[in-house]
Amino acid sequence: MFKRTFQHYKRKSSPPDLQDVIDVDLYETNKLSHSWHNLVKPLHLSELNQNEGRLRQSVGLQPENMWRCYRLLNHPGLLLIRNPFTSSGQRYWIARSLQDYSRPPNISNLDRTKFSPAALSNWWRELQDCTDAVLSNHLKIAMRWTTLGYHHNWDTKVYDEAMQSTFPGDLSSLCQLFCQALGYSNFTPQAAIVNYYPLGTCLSGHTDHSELNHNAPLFSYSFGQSAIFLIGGTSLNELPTALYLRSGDVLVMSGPSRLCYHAVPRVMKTDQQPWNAAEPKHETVRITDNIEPIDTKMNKSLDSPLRDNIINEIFWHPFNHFISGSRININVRQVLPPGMHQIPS
Ligand SMILES: O=C(O)CCC(=O)C(=O)O
Ligand SMILES: [Fe+2]
Repeated sequence: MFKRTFQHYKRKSSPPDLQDVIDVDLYETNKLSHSWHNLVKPLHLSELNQNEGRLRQSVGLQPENMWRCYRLLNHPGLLLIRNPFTSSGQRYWIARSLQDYSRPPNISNLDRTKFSPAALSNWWRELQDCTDAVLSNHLKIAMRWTTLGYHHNWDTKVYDEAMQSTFPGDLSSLCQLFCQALGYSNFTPQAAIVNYYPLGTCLSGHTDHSELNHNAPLFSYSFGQSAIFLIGGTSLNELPTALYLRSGDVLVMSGPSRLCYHAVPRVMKTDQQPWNAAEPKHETVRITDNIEPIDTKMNKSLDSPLRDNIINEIFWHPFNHFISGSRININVRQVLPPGMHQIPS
């Protein structure tokens, strides 16, 4: 069932029928229809306090009363927050993923035998410096994933205490903020996979079960080009549901959905560029304001020069070029159960 649906949406020969793909942007239009009534429901989120409100601005999120959060009734625990980011917020996370999260000490898929030490140590810079069109495209599509924090071992599927780097403070703050709004206490972001998807690529069906903690939610942030996401059950025999994931969307896999099969059968071009949308004035002013420290750890973690630079169109240009042909997904997990401070050897 899962694989057939995957093949249906993946197919390249002729465009697949997309009429069953859930588009939460159609919620208001469809909410009274019989088919939608039992499918999608809005979810109310908690208001943030003043400190959290300041942090919200600094990580590039709109005021929480503008967020639209939905739960999928057939997939308990699966939540979709439809693009809560400001346009400069989207730019920040896109640029962070490309210029910083792609670099050591984070681990990437780049083959050590095929790329120069310069490319391995700074893929984004090398891509900008490359003047040969063929080589540049080769380098561009070669980057498919990086891991942050506890590094996921794709072969053994086991995390190792010795295989970790510092989890980025800004990404941690972003997750903490969603936890506040969703009422999750005690979530600690400890591992992330940044997936880079050139248009036309896909990710086949899998479950994410390497973490020692399966009760903590998983946060998945999508930026750039659009995707069809499939969420099924705990076996491949269950028929999956398809939904659109667009730039800025935050998918939360919590509760029973945390261990369900999921996949990205299709990454496709969108006309919308929310990362370039005009920003409401008050947000533009605020994002360049000096953010008062909430606590020192959080304040240090925010990359202020990058936040200021991404609103400069010349600085932004190469990122814009890249994201017009790619999707980026940042997939964050807690690895350890509460009270455990390291992976037992
Ligand atoms: O790209 C996505 O939306 C999902 C990525 C994913 O499932 C993963 O990294 O485990
Ligand atoms: Fe996954």
